[in-house]
Amino acid sequence: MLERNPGTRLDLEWVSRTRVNTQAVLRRAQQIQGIRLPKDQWKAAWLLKALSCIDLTTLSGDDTQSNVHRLCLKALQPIREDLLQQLHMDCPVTTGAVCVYPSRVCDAVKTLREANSTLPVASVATGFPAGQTPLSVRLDEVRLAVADGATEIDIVINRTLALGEQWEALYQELVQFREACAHAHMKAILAVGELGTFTSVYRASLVCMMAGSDFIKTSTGKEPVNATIPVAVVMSRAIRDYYIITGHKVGFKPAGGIRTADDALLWLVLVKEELGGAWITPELFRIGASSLLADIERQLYRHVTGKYAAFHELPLA
Ligand SMILES: O=C[C@H](O)COP(=O)(O)O
Repeated sequence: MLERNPGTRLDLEWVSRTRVNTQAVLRRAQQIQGIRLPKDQWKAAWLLKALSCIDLTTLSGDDTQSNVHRLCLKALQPIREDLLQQLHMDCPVTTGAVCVYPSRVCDAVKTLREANSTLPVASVATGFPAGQTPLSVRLDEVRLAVADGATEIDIVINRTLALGEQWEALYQELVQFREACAHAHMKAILAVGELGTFTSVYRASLVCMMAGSDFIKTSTGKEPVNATIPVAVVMSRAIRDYYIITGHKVGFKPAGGIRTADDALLWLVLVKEELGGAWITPELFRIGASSLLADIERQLYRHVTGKYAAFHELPLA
């Protein structure tokens, strides 16, 4: 279990003076994108690692008890058993968590309890995705999700405050969210596609960690631009700087538009390069994704059989 980030109030004046060198970030992002992905003999192990870091997500207006039920069962058994046996996996593999809207938390908790599972239920909150509801409503939403059994809360930050460089006000809101989360882990969604510059992303990342976020997450998946490699370089550097200053490891969650097994491997490579092997674990790395799992399964099948799975060979659940 991840050690909670207690938060450390750094000098906000200092935070507002930090600057990101855009050219250096773009160069590093290009280098990372040029790194060769794991070779065939390691690929299956890396894919299973990626799978164990997925926050299997459904965030749709038409979510119901039954599709959340199916999502949870899929999270508990993401890979069919014969495939696991052929991969010589003798222990169960699950995704890192499931991620749902607050009003579906009860459904997820019920299914997982019935299955005797302690898989974490993450709930988005604080007026996801826009965050444009009054603070009291956003706080109540966090408390309700926790009361319903969510153990991870994916809050969206107030972009109005971030864009206005109101770091103190943003910090104060985040501290209140942290308190409302109580024992639950807090993941702070930056919505990087709406923050404008790498410098804003870096500063917002620091403010989130200072206020006690256990993870920083790129996006809601609803912005036109979601998780990109350059932005990930900036956020990883913020995590690394915060770790160097405070000694606390904060997790990283890219989310939005991550759909292929190769995408997932690239994210693992990035985290390993920028933060080190210690971050390659569900405690410190998650991929927020609604439709990545099918491609990972397809690639694992290909690895085992040496061919791509035909559509009819894949389980539909
Ligand atoms: O937090 C998770 C994201 O909303 C998932 O985005 P996606 O549907 O593009 O995979």
